[in-house]
Amino acid sequence: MNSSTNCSFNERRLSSRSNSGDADDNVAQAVANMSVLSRRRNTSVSEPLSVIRTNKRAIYTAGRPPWYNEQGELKEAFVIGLSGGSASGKTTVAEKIIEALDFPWVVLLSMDSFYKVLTPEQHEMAEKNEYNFDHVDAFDFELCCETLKKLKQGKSVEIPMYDFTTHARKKETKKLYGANVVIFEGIMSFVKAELRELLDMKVFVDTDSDERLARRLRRDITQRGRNLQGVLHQYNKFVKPAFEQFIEPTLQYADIVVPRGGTNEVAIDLIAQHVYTQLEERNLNLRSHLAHAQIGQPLPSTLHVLKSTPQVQGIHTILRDCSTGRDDFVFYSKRLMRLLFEFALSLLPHEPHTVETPQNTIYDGRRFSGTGLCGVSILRAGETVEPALFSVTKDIRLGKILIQTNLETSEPELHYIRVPRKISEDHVILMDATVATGAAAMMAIRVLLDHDVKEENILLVSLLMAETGVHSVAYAFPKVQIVTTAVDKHLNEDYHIIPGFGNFGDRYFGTE
Ligand SMILES: Nc1ncnc2c1ncn2[C@@H]1O[C@H](COP(=O)(O)OP(=O)(O)O)[C@@H](O)[C@H]1O
Ligand SMILES: Nc1ccn([C@@H]2O[C@H](COP(=O)(O)O)[C@@H](O)[C@H]2O)c(=O)n1
Repeated sequence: MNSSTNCSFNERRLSSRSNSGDADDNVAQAVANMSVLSRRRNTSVSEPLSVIRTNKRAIYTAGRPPWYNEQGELKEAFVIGLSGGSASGKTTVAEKIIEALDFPWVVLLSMDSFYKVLTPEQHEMAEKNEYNFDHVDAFDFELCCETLKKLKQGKSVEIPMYDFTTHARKKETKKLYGANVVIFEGIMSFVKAELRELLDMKVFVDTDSDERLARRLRRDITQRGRNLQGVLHQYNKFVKPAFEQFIEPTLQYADIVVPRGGTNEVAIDLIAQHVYTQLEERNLNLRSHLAHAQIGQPLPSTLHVLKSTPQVQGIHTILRDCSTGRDDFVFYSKRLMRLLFEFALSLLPHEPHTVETPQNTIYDGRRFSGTGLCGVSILRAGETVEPALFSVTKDIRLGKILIQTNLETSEPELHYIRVPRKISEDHVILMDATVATGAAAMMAIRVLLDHDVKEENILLVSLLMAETGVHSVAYAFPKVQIVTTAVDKHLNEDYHIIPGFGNFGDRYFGTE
């Protein structure tokens, strides 16, 4: 079945379809370590991608561009399916594609994760190499399909991890989130129509059967705790017939057939080029769209502006005054932030709650009626508002999202996420110091939605917003509550709020 060419295009039908833990202390270090903010294909100078390593987990940087449109709707991830016999080189090809793509927003999902959990009897058979792991019934296709679907939609997923030496899932799972490209590999990845429909490009790794057996013997003995006799027995009884019955017939679905696996650089480069073309077709000029959208429309009903009392106006006057020094700027912005958060908390759901007073009388009061509350700040300026949140909420859990503007494209890019665990049922106070076009706020809201937070449970809280930013957020996410102390009319050509505060982060941190 091997062809002598580098790669054959099967039916020439390449798909043209458009495709956590607790808050971490090391964000500042992570930001400092970040060396490359953007990478573009075909740049002549190849800069190393930066990967932030915290003491807890590795967080990928090198900014993820927007994966949604101005309506906040997701652009699906591009999914590459890799099929082929056992030890044909699927994993190796996947790793080479990731290397060739050369950007970090790629995740690899293996069908191994979806081997069914064995009964004690089945486990005993597996130990004697008598259990058939090469039959369709050995896989949990339902979970596999559901997981791949969620990943394609940009949602976060929890993946079981498989241990071939014990024939069982490991205790720990792996969280995958936020990929522009998903590579899905496995012996049965083309077998079910439901799975095939999720694949934008199907690649069959076609390696000679003698070579596959030789590799499998080496691998299973050195890495999977097997012996020579056992591997040969399992191969002849299950692996070889399964290849003929289930796997080889799926070659007809492949868009590309790759002979020789990972050594086939021409094929790998072609695949990477195709993925680049697909991703480039989906790029949008999101920030410039947002900056000019919906000017002059009535402000949305989800906008809540703190009452403009003389006290609030007085603080604004000091903050907007360019002659205000850093000490005063910090002091008065902290005052305003506390007022803002007290106001924001009053918008959370409450229910009646009766207590008994020290005088043995009843007081009919109210209390927060949500499941949980957490704060998420949009770095860097959003970090300045965290202390004010802590001063009005006790024991609140905190997350951080770092979004930076790519100076080449003017687009926001996602560099770092750390959201509290089990955030999906929480009300989330999403904080930034200011909101101009709304591009960063939209990205952060999209991240929360991808972590299954309910749109109606998000409060975007910011000291100052531009009208256009309010419109952009409200248009894309009509259920998000928007809370601020003032809305300014204009943005200048650099997307700065006019009249505004100037660069809030620089004035607050003294980095002007
Ligand atoms: N081109 C190659 N030459 C030699 N060994 C290879 C080659 N490609 C893969 N291997 C080895 O063969 C084994 C199976 O490869 P892998 O990529 O894991 O295949 P699969 O994912 O299809 O089972 C691994 O031990 C790998 O290191
Ligand atoms: N407990 C298990 C589970 C699976 N296998 C074999 O793994 C092969 C699939 O993995 P590849 O990396 O080779 O694609 C499959 O052929 C099963 O026989 C196993 O030996 N033990």
